[in-house]
Amino acid sequence: MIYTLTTNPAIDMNITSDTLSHDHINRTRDAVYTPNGKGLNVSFTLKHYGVDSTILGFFGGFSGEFIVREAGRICPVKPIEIDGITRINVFLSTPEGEFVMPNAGAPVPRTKQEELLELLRGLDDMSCLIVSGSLSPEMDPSFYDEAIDIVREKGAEFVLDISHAHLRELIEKKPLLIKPNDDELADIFGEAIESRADAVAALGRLHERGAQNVLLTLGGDGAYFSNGEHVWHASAAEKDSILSTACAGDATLASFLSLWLADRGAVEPALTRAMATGANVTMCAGLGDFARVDELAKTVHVKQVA
Ligand SMILES: O=P(O)(O)OC[C@@]1(O)O[C@H](CO)[C@@H](O)[C@@H]1O
Repeated sequence: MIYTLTTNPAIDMNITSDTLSHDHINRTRDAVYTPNGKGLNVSFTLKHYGVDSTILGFFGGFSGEFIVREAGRICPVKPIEIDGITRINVFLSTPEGEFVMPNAGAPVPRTKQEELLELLRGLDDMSCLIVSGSLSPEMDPSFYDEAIDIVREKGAEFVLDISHAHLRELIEKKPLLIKPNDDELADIFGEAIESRADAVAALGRLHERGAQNVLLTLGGDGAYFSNGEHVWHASAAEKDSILSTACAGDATLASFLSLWLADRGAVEPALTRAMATGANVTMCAGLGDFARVDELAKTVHVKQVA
């Protein structure tokens, strides 16, 4: 069984406004409330492509209850309940662009962290743990080490999609795959990507540090995938609109994994699906319904570049 771990889940509230000014009442419309958090988005997208996974994370208060109930209609959830209130993150679309306002989230005390680690120890069917998103307040980044060490002891694989600087150390534990974007690559590893040569060289250095595979996403410039032997580039899909970029990275990762986890040679179809799915998600509030993925996939070009 694949498990996703979201240490800091959220209800995402997508809203639209024609104005944003501190001198006025900024009326908003088209509110869409969805149960989210990066790992949950991965689980939902995997499910869309017929791959089962179970959701793990910390949930509290009315918002936590809402997420567990709604997510449970799609995937199994094994929640650790906390006392605080799971955050609500705001994604505001305006004519000038999108305002992304994630909240810090509910604190997760050490006793609850230990409960989750104990839950992980008891999961005998784990083939892969996908760890996504930020840490809740009160969580030390060493929690990632503890969780990953349990997964490795089980002989299972793990995927990391985190923007914490501790990724620099965690990469030495040999993740099956990491999915940085260009900003994370610059902030965490000091790698600036201005050209294809930069990308290929940076990917090589990530392998030297320990990553087995890397999916590097570059927004409008597409993505690179490297397996340590070869590097592929995929162009971004040609979409006609962008509503919100929220959840697109998670959907890109999950749709890639939905093919590649079971067939590590299926890089080209996995990248095509990933680019098309990510693009479709940017056209919707939240993950949307993936309705235009097939059409968008026809505009993606994948080629081996090294
Ligand atoms: O604070 P984090 O965990 O980094 O990001 C949380 C979040 O912004 O990421 C998802 C989109 O990727 C949203 O569903 C969610 O609200």
